[in-house]
Amino acid sequence: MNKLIDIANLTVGYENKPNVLKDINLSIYQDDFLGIIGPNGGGKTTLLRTILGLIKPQSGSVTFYDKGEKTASINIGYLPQINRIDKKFPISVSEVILSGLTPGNNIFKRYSSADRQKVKEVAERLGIEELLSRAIGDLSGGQLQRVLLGRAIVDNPKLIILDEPSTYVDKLFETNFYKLLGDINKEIAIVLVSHDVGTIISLVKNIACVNQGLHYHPGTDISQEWLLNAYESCPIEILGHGSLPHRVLLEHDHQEGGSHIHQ
Ligand SMILES: Nc1ncnc2c1ncn2[C@@H]1O[C@H](COP(=O)(O)OP(=O)(O)OP(=O)(O)O)[C@@H](O)[C@H]1O
Repeated sequence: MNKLIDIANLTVGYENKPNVLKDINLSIYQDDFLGIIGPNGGGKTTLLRTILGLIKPQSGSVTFYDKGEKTASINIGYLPQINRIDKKFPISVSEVILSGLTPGNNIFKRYSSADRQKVKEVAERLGIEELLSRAIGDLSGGQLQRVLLGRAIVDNPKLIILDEPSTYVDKLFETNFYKLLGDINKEIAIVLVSHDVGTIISLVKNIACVNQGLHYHPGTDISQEWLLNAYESCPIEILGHGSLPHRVLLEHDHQEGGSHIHQ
């Protein structure tokens, strides 16, 4: 299995909050579908932002690979938490998807007809071609989710990172959305952050639990021992039980999910 990203002895924090992540190690593979779970404030978003190069680590390294060779960076698509999008911003669906294309060296570059063709193809693949001329403010949560997924994949990334994609999306849409992810994962590695361990287990190939440290579990055949262990160092919130394998159902609090606001 070819590695895409290798994280070694990584410690990351903020000026007023050091060691949000402490000495973590993680590999992400070319065909990976990695689920990241963990409690509020455990450092999931900090990990994603570090992988995206938005935060400089205190120590340790993030190394990228292309076809087994080290490289300075790889193309990564990012799907932010939907509640962080300003829906009042007057921009159309096609403009949002176009904005996922790297402008190259010239930030004033006009998009070409080839770019617009790419947007059309992505929209067709995601079943949102009818929406292309609509303003994002007119979309439902589920439609906006697909548009943001389109923006994340339009530039043919090697990896897409999704931060809690199911927030505010209704159940039916969520199922379709996750089907789309399965389809996209045939070509693109996916890192998916979720509070919902049930969703994670039914979808992903490998799991990491982040709570300052990182527990990695290859595969999703999770034993009670691992979960109990993870519970101790990484108290997971279980929100959805539908797809959770029977053997991992333990005693737990039934907590409701809320919105998560980041500084
Ligand atoms: N820009 C920042 N400056 C200072 N502290 C921050 C900043 N961003 C996050 N933190 C702190 O770092 C810790 C980890 O936050 P992070 O958002 O990475 O966790 P998370 O696991 O993604 O949480 P959630 O599940 O709520 O989204 C929290 O205590 C948070 O308050």
